[in-house]
Amino acid sequence: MSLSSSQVLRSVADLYAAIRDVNPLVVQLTNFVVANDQANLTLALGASPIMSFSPEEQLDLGRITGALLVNIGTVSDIQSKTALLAGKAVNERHRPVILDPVGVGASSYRHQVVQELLAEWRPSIITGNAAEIAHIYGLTGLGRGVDSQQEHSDPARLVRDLALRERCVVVLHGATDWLSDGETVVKLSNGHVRLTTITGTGCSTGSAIAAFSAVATPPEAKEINLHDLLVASIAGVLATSIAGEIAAENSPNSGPASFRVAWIDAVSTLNPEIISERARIQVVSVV
Ligand SMILES: Nc1ncnc2c1ncn2[C@@H]1O[C@H](COP(=O)(O)OP(=O)(O)O)[C@@H](O)[C@H]1O
Ligand SMILES: Cc1ncsc1CCOP(=O)(O)O
Repeated sequence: MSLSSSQVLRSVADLYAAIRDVNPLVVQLTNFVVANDQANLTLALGASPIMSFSPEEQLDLGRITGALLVNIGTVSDIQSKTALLAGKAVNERHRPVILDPVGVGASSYRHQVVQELLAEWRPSIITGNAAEIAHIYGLTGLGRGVDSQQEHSDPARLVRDLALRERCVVVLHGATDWLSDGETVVKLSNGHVRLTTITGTGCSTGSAIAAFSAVATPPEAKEINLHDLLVASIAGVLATSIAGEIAAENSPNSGPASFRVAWIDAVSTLNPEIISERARIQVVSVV
């Protein structure tokens, strides 16, 4: 399906209306570094977060959630067991499962955890920085720890090819954001360099993508629609990156801790008009 910037912006406006109308529940299995920011950012968008760490509750939560975020930032054996059960339960209901493989290339343990998850369930969206996305594709060497040290030389092709292979949406975030559903490739050029001065902007973008995905997929859907999830992912990235621009304008002289607060505040003030005015969206052709 072809896509234009104006169509994307109309669909993003519909998602803003839906998220405030539905107040979807978003189950988030995430790391202990960023969990509080992710919960607040989810609330600021109009969705309802529940952070969870226990395998025992995943069947119950899987029955009621609008979408599931699995972020392996501080993964342990118990959390990977939790993620296995949660992903299967949410896959069965055809609700979106968002995988953020934080630091997947940093240790063989994280690599193995992600391989096990991908063998047991199917992510609807994979979101990560250049090093994480390249690692999942089978390339190594771009990262160290949870950060990407380098840009990928051909991010448009990388996201398109990984999306085709895994039959999901792929989001590569960084100074420029690249997204694909395997057919369309979109480049987003919003954001502010001060977002790199605080930890967890990528993780929080995963929460925003999950929140919009929850309302992009109708309650009784019998299958995942990747085109709809591409638009939801664009909405999530635009929310956190444009909020970064607004936060930088509102607190020009602050340190990183105050910038972090200004950023979450800015997310809560977003609306479709602000997004339309500021969004820098380009549909890219990859041959
Ligand atoms: N140099 C930059 N200039 C502008 N925006 C940026 C820059 N780096 C990151 N961003 C913004 O921050 C978001 C998260 O990017 P990233 O740095 O990859 O996160 P993290 O390191 O937390 O995983 C991106 O989606 C983008 O909007
Ligand atoms: C520092 C750190 N260590 C484990 S998870 C985490 C946060 C990573 O956040 P992000 O992936 O958004 O940079």
